[in-house]
Amino acid sequence: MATERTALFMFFGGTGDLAYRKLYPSLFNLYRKGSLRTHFAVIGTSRQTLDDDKFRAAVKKSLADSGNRADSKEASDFISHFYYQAHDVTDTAHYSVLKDAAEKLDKKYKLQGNRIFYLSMAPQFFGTIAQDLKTQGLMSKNKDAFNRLVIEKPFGRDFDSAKQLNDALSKSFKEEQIFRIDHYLGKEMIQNIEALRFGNTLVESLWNNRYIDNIQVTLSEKLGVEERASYYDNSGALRDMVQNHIMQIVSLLAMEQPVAFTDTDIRAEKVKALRSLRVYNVADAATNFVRGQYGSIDNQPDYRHEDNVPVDSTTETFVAGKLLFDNYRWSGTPFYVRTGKMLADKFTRVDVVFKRPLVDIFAFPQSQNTPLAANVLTIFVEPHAGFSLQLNAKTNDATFSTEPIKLDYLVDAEKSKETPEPYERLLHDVLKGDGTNFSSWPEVSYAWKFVDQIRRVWDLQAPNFPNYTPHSMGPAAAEELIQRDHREWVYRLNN
Ligand SMILES: NC(=O)C1=CN([C@@H]2O[C@H](COP(=O)(O)OP(=O)(O)OC[C@H]3O[C@@H](n4cnc5c(N)ncnc54)[C@H](OP(=O)(O)O)[C@@H]3O)[C@@H](O)[C@H]2O)C=CC1
Ligand SMILES: O=C1O[C@H](COP(=O)(O)O)[C@@H](O)[C@H](O)[C@H]1O
Repeated sequence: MATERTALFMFFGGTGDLAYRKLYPSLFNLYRKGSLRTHFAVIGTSRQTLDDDKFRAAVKKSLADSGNRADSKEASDFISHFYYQAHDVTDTAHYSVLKDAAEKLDKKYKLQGNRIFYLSMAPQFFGTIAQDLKTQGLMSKNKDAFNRLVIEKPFGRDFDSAKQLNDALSKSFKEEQIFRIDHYLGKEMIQNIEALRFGNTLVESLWNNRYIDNIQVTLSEKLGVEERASYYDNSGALRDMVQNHIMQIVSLLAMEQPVAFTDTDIRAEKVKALRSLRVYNVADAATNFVRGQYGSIDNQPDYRHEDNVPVDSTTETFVAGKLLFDNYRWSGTPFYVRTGKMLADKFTRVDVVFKRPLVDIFAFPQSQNTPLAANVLTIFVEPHAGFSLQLNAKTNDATFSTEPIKLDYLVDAEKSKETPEPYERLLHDVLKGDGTNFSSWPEVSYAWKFVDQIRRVWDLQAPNFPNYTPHSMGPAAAEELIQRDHREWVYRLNN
């Protein structure tokens, strides 16, 4: 059984899609595993008029929809800890009602004053909620208690707005009290990057520009924008996926070994890595990043004809780019990244491509041998979790030909079922006060400074959209980007 944690959760946006689809089922998993038991309570808020019973019925449905047995005794015990309070976050005077409710539940469940404020709503409200939590006395005064603020994405839409938001939050919460969610950091195989690198001499001793030719990060999505077009069209793939998830993955791949496995040490190394990421000038941004927008296929509309998307939208649904680090470890080894909607398949993977041997002794004149293939270490993040290492070996015959072979490790399906969902892990980390898998402000700010430069260049020129076919791997420009460097994407259609 896990250690029981004690806290009051207050969910702003408590009737929203994210809360019902991810947050409450994740809390239930923590309850089933014992991290939450007796000493916890949940207040859900939104402007809707609901009573506790109606809210509990909605939570029950959210558990059922996520595959739980919602009519079990365990589920109903869990749900009995849920309370609802209608509240408009812009109504400062009304926070006193939330304060009274929190104090009552604190006594009832002996919560020791521990409070987690989860802002699961539109980001324009984050600053004002944080301010009102403090000025209206919702933060616990008990000196042994914790007050933690969990912030959903997006954290700003450029460096300036992110800084403004951060300045607003910092007036009420210290950096160590702020947990900026990046759900990719809650994924099993993203967390495994550190184990793979720092737990294996074989890997870490080769993890540099002497042995690695290039690293490729692909976050590919099969679906289009679905119901989130009004958010997405204002954001685009660069802000939606690159600034946060891709930059976080790249910083874990690029960072130096932390002094210790603590949030402070890990974040310090990620920040150092991001500091050495080259921020492009106009010409380099234009050359090293390409964008795309999906066209139509069969009866499927193109992006511009999706619901809630303007017919002249120039929002990119695909990005590919090359990142360069100016530091001793990575100078000369590019990181290629790509992400997009409506691509061939749904998957996330990292391909680490090693340099070929300097001399190919098997390419003697009489040999029919094809040149030695590069060794490739692939980290499969999703849908399957695992690693694969491509090596060269002799063919099993009388000749001396070589062929690439693979050593594969795939987490088996039964074990995968036990893997906690990202939000479950992240909520657990918040309960423990462990900030390792959250984005710190310096990380966010360096990521924005990099991304802003690309955006600035793109905003100067109207793109020629649509430019890729649905179910492909993006526009031709993404191929050209890497072929120009005499390289190719490891994952290509039909390989
Ligand atoms: N949904 C998802 O899959 C993901 C969401 N996110 C992020 O999570 C956050 C929430 O997203 P999502 O759940 O989809 O959003 P929804 O639009 O589904 O929910 C928004 C919630 O905020 C409440 N709300 C809106 N205005 C107010 C107000 N003035 N006062 C009080 N409550 C208000 C709404 O209730 P009401 O209108 O009744 O007041 C509702 O509960 C966003 O930051 C989003 O970017 C991040 C990743 C994925
Ligand atoms: O943050 C986001 O991520 C999802 C993709 O997440 P995944 O865990 O399903 O890979 C993406 O669809 C969405 O646009 C973005 O906001």
